[in-house]
Amino acid sequence: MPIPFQKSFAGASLGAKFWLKKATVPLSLVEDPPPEVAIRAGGDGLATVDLRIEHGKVAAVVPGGTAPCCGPGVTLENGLVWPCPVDLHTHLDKGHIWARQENPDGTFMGALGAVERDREAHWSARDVAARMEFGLKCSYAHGTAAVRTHLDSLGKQAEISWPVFAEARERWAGRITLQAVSLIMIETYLTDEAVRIADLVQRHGGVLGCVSYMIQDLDAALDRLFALAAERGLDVDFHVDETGDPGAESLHHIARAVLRTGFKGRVLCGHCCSLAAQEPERALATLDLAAEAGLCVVTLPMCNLYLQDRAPGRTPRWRGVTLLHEMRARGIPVAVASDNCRDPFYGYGDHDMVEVYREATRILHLDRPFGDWPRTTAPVPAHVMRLPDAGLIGAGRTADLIVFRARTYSELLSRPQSDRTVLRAGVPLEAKVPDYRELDELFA
Ligand SMILES: O=c1cc[nH]c(=O)[nH]1
Repeated sequence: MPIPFQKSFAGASLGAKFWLKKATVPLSLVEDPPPEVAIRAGGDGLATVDLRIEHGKVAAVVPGGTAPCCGPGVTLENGLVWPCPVDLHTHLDKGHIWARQENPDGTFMGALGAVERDREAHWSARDVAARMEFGLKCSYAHGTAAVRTHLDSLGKQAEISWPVFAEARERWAGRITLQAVSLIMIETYLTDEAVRIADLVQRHGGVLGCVSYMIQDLDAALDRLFALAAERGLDVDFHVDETGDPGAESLHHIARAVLRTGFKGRVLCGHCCSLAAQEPERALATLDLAAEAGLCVVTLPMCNLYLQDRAPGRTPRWRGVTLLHEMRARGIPVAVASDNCRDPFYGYGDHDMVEVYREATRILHLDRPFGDWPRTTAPVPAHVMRLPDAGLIGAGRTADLIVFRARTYSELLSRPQSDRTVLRAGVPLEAKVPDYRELDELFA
């Protein structure tokens, strides 16, 4: 007989074959849903299904109420089921330094200076490894299946952080799929240092990246970056125009560079905050170009809300985020991600994509209707990271799922979902978020 859903079924012995009955799914997160699975009236794209799990995979997705009445299973009582999310933009090397390095004034410039001081003083392999491990434990316990992290790759730090990352990727294989991006300044691509970085990234199977902003030789630097990436078969990932200055238009230059060079890899642009401060005509023309160039965009709403438009003693007037609705309307693939956690760029955060989606919905109005915005948390980032098995619920896919007690978006987004159950390959996960005390010895 199907067992009723308790608060959590972590630890329950479900066996190799069982049903998850009466589950609510956002249909936009189901691959090739059978035609009989119908969106519920007024349900914001939600449908009721029964999910057959066999040997760690989803074996079938059928209309709710059509699974056989008997045999092993769990009745979810309309609880939501989502695929495990994919966190496309993080900074695992910076995370959790807040206890020893706060942001003095909460601004972007304050963050840059504070991180530089901390990096110079403390970022040994041991220090980076311990904080990276802590962040990954958080991600895993919250249900994240894959993470892309930027790694500060200036000077000697590259040789410290990339090997630490490689070890973490090995250690976490089978639990979290990891990718890394080189984080340097765009002007480095005008120097010979760029070749060293590109070779390092290639050796580690990474993604070539940088922070792009308006420098004098921006187009030359971009052409060099795309040439180095193309020669090595690398994808590219930018931090773009993370400012409220309307004159910051490096996104426009990136789109032009892709069209000019014919670069064929994936190009992800993070932040793109300044678009929201530009004259609408100019901003939308840039988005047309970005769509033509095939750019993908990731927004980091929590970090943007924290850093942008901050000045002492003055109330912020804008939310810091980019033009996500206008991008989606042009067919630009858009994702949401965590960004920094408990470091000078963002003083809070727990590597929890459910929190990110909740905050993104509030900050960016990803509701009324909810539509296919849930795709920003899993299938779109999985596409950008080239992870064909991640990000969707579907027959033949690994049963990496998050099961919620919440049945509706109102219930999902009103509480932190601390009672969620994560299934990895169909098995309830026992992992818990780590205790902050684990980091105390780093700050002694
Ligand atoms: O760590 C970083 C670097 C640049 N911008 C961010 O938001 N975070």
